[in-house]
Amino acid sequence: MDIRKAIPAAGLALLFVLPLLPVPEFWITQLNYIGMFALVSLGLVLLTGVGGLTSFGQAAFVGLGAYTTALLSTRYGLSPWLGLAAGLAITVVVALVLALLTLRMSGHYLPLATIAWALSLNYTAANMEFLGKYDGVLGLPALQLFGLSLADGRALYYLIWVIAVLAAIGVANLLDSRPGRAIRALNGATTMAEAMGVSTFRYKVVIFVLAAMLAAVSGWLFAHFQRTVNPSPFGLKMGIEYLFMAVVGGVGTVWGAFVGAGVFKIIEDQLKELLPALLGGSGNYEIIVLGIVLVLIIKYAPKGLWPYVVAASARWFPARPRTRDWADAAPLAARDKPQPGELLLDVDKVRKTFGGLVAVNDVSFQIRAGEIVGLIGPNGAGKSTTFNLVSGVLSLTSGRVTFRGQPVGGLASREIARRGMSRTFQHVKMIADMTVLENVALGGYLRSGNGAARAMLRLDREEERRLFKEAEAQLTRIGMAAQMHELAGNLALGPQRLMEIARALCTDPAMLLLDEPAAGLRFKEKQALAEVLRQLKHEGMSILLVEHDMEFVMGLTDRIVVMEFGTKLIEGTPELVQASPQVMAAYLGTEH
Ligand SMILES: Nc1ncnc2c1ncn2[C@@H]1O[C@H](COP(=O)(O)OP(=O)(O)OP(=O)(O)O)[C@@H](O)[C@H]1O
Repeated sequence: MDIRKAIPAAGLALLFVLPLLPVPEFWITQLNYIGMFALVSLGLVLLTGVGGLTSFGQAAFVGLGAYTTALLSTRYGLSPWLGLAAGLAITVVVALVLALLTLRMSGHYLPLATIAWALSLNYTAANMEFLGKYDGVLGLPALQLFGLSLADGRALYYLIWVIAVLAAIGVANLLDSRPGRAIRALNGATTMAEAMGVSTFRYKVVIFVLAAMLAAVSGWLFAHFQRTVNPSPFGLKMGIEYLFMAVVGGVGTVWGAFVGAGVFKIIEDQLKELLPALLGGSGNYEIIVLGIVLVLIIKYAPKGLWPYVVAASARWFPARPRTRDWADAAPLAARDKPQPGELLLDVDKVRKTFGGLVAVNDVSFQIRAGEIVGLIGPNGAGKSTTFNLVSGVLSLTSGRVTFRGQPVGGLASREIARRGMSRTFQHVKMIADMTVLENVALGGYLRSGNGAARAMLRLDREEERRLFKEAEAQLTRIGMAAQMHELAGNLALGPQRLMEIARALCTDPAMLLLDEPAAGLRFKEKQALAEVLRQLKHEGMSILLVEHDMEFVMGLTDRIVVMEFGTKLIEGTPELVQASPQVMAAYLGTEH
């Protein structure tokens, strides 16, 4: 049997038979807690580890799930399963409101906001008469499933672990999907994702709500496990501990959530026994030691413990490339392409001022289908600003940008992407720990439609095959098919820039915008890039490229727009520009 399948299967089988073995009750209880903690930690993997949004407030959502079922089952005698549904519904509403209020915050404001609402939800529970104040709600019924009572810890164990393992599989599925690639862009590549058509805010809300739902399910299990709820397990301290678990396990890795929850729970319990015995007296000494352990892990293993598990098991589980199962997939939908010679881009007297500085001063030029136009000029001439006005990164002070007859000035970059302009970046923007193929597949975002729920249930495979087929085709087009399974972060700069072009091509653009594509490349890499661009032109692609490197654009472009001090100095064929004394002077910095 394949060892890759044998070990996880053996692990699952052990998990299944464990309660049937004469294992002490204490360990079953521990495992129950680990399963419930791992659920919350999984949410943090998604939210913090992958999405880069730090939350100290997950315990409050655990509380929401726990209190809802506690109230409904004790006061109103409703089934705990109704309590679960109601708890999830309330959590979704509260999470949506909090997300809309806080997720646009950046930097340390978001974690601070999570602390604020964690405290306020907790104090609400602790001070409301009908929630039992600090005593909480007592006498919750045991869960029943198919007529069986789950009052016993060994019986509840199965429910906890089935839910935890299914949730982990769901999150792992999500991360390997169309919405998953968008989510993986949230931590540091939002500008790029927006340029591929992704609404990054929407995905922040999606992972925030998902993480809150996982926490609420954990709270529901916790309430019926303990059969009582009170505010203390849902306070800020626990919120910090959940984050601690996610960090210890490996904050970006699904299975790390289990390692983190396990290590945390076991260390905490052992320390609780050991330290008072060693140090004498009683006290929460374990908190001090756990704090030190956290600092050491952040310093020496910032990616947590899971990467060590992966490294140790690499002998049996060598990284395997994605199975190439898309050869017969149907092609993705394609847009109507412009006719050769059709006016594509009309930049009309665009102007951009920053305070008193006129960075772009009434610049006009046009691009027709099938042309390569270069925008060149010395440092600070206003090329990047013009590029950003066209690509929707900056708003116009005045003037008009029209693309295929429609005004696009002032549109968000993802709307511009939707209309068929696709761009690359001066400083390569990619998801370094995704493969080249997956990075390029992100370009197909707008040509596909599966959402998070379908991805978690693995109902998105047919569309994924279509996306990967397209991504491979674009990589083949630029001569990079051989590197498709490599991690993007491991490539040299030249191939990374080519990968960005393949990603842009995967959007099925009517025009490509390339921002200094040759910057930082070695001579050979520049030659390879020029070859690819010539080939694209040959295939009918239209390209606007901003470049510093005169030589590079000379042999490549049909027309060149030269800028200096924010204004258009001259426009014409490469020969005309090359022969122009004005251009020579601008580049040499002499008077003209
Ligand atoms: N966000 C900004 N705020 C203020 N000034 C800016 C901003 N962006 C650009 N500028 C200024 O606008 C002018 C044009 O800059 P821009 O980056 O467009 O030039 P460039 O031709 O692309 O130069 P380089 O080749 O060095 O990138 C410069 O004087 C620059 O300092």
